[in-house]
Amino acid sequence: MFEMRGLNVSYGDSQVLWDVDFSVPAGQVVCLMGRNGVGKTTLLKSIMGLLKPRSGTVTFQNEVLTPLPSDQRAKRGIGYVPQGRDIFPDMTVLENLRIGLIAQGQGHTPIPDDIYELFPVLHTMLDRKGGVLSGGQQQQLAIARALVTRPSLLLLDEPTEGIQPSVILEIEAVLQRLKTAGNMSILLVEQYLDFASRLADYVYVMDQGTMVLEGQMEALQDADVKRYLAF
Ligand SMILES: Nc1ncnc2c1ncn2[C@@H]1O[C@H](COP(=O)(O)OP(=O)(O)OP(=O)(O)O)[C@@H](O)[C@H]1O
Repeated sequence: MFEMRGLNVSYGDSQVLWDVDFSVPAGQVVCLMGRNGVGKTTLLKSIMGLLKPRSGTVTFQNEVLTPLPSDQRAKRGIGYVPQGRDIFPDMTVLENLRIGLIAQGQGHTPIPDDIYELFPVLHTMLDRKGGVLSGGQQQQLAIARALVTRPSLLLLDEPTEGIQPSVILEIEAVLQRLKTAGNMSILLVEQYLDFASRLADYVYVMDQGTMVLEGQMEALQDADVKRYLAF
């Protein structure tokens, strides 16, 4: 179980998150929605320890994470797939996959076979440079790289952004498989409502740094959610 209570986060004098309460129960897929600039990425970075909150607490599996730096949070089992994917363009696919393991002091651990079962395309491209992959392949590599370290909470920042529909379906199938396996929680930041609604158990909607709507996916009306997604 991941929990955030009363989180306030600022960039200098500009406050972006206001008293945010938020949780991701074990084994569930929770989707965080909201239009551009409302603070979704800021919330993910705060979970990862890349931003220090002004106040509030973050707990994961009954441990207070708030004082821990991001590498320690990764070691506790939080995997992060950032917006824009952040693939290392001059490193090969295999090197990109190994990065997470090396960061955790497990540089000699082989890439588990199930990673290639989930993303067969990567297996055919291990020696290619990350920078020559298509956007969709880079997104798959970014997800695979996070999964290599066996996270128990996976954070995904807009994985469908700029990706062609056929690859979106492949990514959706992977996330469905992970959900069905049931040993991982997923926090999905997403603006693509159809994709989110097929995957999520529970949804939060943010506007201007505060949570404005939340509920079980099937209980929320699309129209209510769309009101906060319209540009
Ligand atoms: N490094 C930064 N310094 C100052 N302000 C920032 C910084 N990063 C983000 N912001 C501001 O914080 C607010 C929230 O940004 P954030 O990236 O969290 O939103 P978002 O909901 O993830 O949007 P998007 O969907 O466009 O990624 C925005 O007003 C943004 O301009």
